[in-house]
Amino acid sequence: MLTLRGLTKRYGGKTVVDDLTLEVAPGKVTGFLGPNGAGKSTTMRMAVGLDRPTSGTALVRGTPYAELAHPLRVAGALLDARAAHPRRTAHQHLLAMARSNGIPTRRVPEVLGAVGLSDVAGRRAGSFSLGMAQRLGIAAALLGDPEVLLLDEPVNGLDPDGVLWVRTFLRSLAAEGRTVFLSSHLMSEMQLTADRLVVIGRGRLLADGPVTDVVAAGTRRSVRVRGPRNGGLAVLADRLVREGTEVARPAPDELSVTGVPLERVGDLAHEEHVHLYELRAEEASLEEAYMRLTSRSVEYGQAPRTGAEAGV
Ligand SMILES: Nc1ncnc2c1ncn2[C@@H]1O[C@H](COP(=O)(O)OP(=O)(O)OP(=O)(O)O)[C@@H](O)[C@H]1O
Repeated sequence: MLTLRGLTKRYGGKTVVDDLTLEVAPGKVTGFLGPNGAGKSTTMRMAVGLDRPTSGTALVRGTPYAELAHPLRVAGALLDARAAHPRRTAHQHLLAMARSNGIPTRRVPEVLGAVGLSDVAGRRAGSFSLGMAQRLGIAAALLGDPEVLLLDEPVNGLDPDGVLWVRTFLRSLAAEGRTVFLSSHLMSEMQLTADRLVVIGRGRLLADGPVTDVVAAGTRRSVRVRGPRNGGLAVLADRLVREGTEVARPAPDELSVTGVPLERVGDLAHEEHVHLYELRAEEASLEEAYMRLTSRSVEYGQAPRTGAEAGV
């Protein structure tokens, strides 16, 4: 369990983490999402004692990380995949970490095996690809067999095989009962990997809950309507707008209607004698929810277009 209470960090006059309170529960993968500069890395660094909070606390299993007798046995972190000394072999890097943290050295081959690096254990970390470096970073985080894992952008820059491996591996660690907290920019990846989501923007908490709830809260369900190009879609769009509905026309033969049930769109089409080929509820996506949630937190973001702006 990882607990943040009123966690705040200021650099000069700038508040980069702003009164963050949340609990990251065991047995789940919790995704930590936010635009560039939102404060994700700073939050993770404070959780493992690398940055000092201006106010508030970060507790790992109820204790500040810096006060833990054997911190690596409680929480492991991957904050920078290239943190290993480039001239040390993977084996040497992990051995040094194990020795300086009172961790039995038998853990070194165990974690190298767990992340699939046994065959390259004697190679220098500096010669590793990004994917191998990420695996070594995960091995280092696992060295003390900790119950809490914090991973900052563990799939950044990985190829699809690497992404799939990290996803499967992290889910298996959560299934063992560990607390897995990972940050990423990849919303689609988060939708596949995480059980819960924490979304921040400009250091502030924007959403915290199961992935499905965050997606539902951040999206408005829309209805996709398809019909003949000159078959009265404009008439239907006019009627929908008069009813207070937001309408966009993404293609000449399509309308995207937001804020009204699918059945109502069908009834209005019938009343207006508009011929339809398709009437379909669109899936809400995390990407859309994320864009809505964070649109005010991104300095140079683009606001979503309304129906009127889309030229309907
Ligand atoms: N040591 C520091 N001194 C001053 N400002 C800092 C320092 N570290 C981070 N910041 C600022 O704090 C803000 C949050 O940065 P942080 O790296 O935590 O964000 P992030 O969400 O991890 O972003 P990204 O996704 O781009 O890595 C940024 O504006 C950054 O410039």
